[in-house]
Amino acid sequence: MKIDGTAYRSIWAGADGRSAGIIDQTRLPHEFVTLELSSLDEAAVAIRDMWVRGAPLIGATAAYGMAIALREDASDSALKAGYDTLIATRPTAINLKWALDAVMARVAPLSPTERAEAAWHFAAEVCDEDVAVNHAIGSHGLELIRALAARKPAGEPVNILTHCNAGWLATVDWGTATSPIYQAHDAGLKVHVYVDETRPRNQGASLTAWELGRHGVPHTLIVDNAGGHLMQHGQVDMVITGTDRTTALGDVCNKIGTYLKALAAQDNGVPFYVALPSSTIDWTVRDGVREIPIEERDGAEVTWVHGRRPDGVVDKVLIAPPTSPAANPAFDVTPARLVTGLITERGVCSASQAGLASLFPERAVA
Ligand SMILES: CSC[C@H]1O[C@H](OP(=O)(O)O)[C@H](O)[C@@H]1O
Repeated sequence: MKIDGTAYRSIWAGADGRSAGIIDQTRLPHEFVTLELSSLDEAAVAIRDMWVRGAPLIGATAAYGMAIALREDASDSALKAGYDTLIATRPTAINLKWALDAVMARVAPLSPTERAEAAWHFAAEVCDEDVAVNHAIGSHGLELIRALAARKPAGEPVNILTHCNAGWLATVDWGTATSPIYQAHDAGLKVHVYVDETRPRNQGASLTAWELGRHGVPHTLIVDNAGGHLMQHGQVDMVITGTDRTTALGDVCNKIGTYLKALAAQDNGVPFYVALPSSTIDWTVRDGVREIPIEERDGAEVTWVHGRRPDGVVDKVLIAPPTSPAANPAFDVTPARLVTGLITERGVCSASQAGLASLFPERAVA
């Protein structure tokens, strides 16, 4: 996407062929800072500490992390060490394992002298494919928005609620949940987005609001608990979220709070869509609530809030008693029964085994 007229992706190959450039998302929205990942450990820290985040971007960063590691040492032991280091960074987004397994499949059969270059090209392929897939997701999602727009009174926008950041900053470009929104906006449809701030790390407030604002998409930031009220009063026409792992039966794991949004949507007859690339489908998992590992992050993310002080200094403040423990599950699982449809690169389907099989027959599970 463009930032002040300059086209950016969220990750890019370093000119030296041995590093990768990223946007440090922990500094947004107040500071736009880019970083260079030049080692396996830097790539691992970038994922673990959420300098980069979002399932597809985590996968792309891991692919470049392996390529960077192999530039230093392409031995079998180094290959395994790279995999083990990166797979341990965050447990929930399946794109991490998907990307690492794909890199291993591509380079492990090669001689060590060929591995680094092959991994480097593969990382670029992962990024280019992500951009194309997300654009396709947007095209399919655009038709859903167009159909809603046709039923709105002239001049009134389609009001879309989204949770967390499933934007271009969560992917290599376009985003998943935001791709239909960007394409609808660019096609001249009137859209307005309710952006959940998304406690505790506020990806909605700091990333989604920033993205939409930069692209000129009308939006309103809301607290996480306002969505149900807005739906009760007919102010939400559809919900679109992303996902970090979706099961073979259509259960959707996403940022904490998504499940509650889906419950409110069902209770108010609001369509609840999930946008995802097929790389986020875990075909080996059926029951998301029971089988998907939910990341437990540091409670300090709950008790401390980052922001910009009135004097312009970016700082953090404690919002709870220093003696109060905090729990911080980072994701929850929305059962397929609460999901209206899945917007994938191959089209829209029901959140079900049959729906996924209709679009991905080659992956149909028994
Ligand atoms: C398109 S994947 C976006 C997905 O990832 C986010 O989690 P995190 O910011 O912790 O990486 C959130 O669940 C988004 O929906």
